[in-house]
Amino acid sequence: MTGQHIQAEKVIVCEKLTKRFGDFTATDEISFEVYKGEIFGFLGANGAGKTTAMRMLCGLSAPTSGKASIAGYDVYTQTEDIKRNIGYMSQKFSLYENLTVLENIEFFGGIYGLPDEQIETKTNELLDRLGMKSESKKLVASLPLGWKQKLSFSVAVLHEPKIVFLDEPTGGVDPVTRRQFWNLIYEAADRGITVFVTTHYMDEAEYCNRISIMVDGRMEVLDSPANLKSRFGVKTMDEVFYQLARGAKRGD
Ligand SMILES: Nc1ncnc2c1ncn2[C@@H]1O[C@H](COP(=O)(O)OP(=O)(O)OP(=O)(O)O)[C@@H](O)[C@H]1O
Repeated sequence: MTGQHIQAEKVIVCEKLTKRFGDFTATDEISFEVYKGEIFGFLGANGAGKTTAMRMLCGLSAPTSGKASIAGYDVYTQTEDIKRNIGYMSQKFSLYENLTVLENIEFFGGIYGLPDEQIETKTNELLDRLGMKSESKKLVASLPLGWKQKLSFSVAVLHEPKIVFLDEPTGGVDPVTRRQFWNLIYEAADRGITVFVTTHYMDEAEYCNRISIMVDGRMEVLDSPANLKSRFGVKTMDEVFYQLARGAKRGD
């Protein structure tokens, strides 16, 4: 990853962002910045606090303390503006299985407030890009998982959001299919969309411009994969992750 397309504009700025549930601190004073067009990997073992942090960044859950601005909007007071400027995809929530490919695209285009003629143009572009023209009238339920994931990502960026949040987007598919999915991510980043992605796959971590690793609610490291490997004196991100995560108290 060269990162040549990354621009100086900051689209996520977090300062000591914290979420407590009673006396348990799920996300503990995390501070970081993410740039326009950057692919930012958000890693951590189970229970490290990733989902909690991501929900705050998407304007879905109010922080206990700290600051964050997303696409220039405040996470306490401007959550509706945040939602309009982001895309979101997760393994759990994505497409309607009982609608066709076309119906799903039209549905989400409508939700994002795109005018009909724009939905039509975007739909054609999208089906072309994915090589799915002949599948457009098939039910999503009948598609292979890898295709569903690619379609789901394309729908999440249909409205050209400033940032797209991906929560373990490629679970359950093989490395070749994951690589194809990542080509779509690169194209989106080249268009200036910032990609904020959580993953448990270390091959995917290598594809990010920078990655952070959360341990027990705190952001322990944040750097490029190459710098992290060199700092830890190891050859793979797997080893970096293992060295950090083995000290964790939370998790399965
Ligand atoms: N609503 C809640 N009330 C109490 N504790 C919570 C709540 N939500 C999350 N937690 C706790 O906060 C910690 C962090 O959870 P979170 O889901 O953010 O982790 P994660 O890094 O996303 O893990 P995973 O990879 O398993 O999704 C966990 O110990 C979890 O049990």
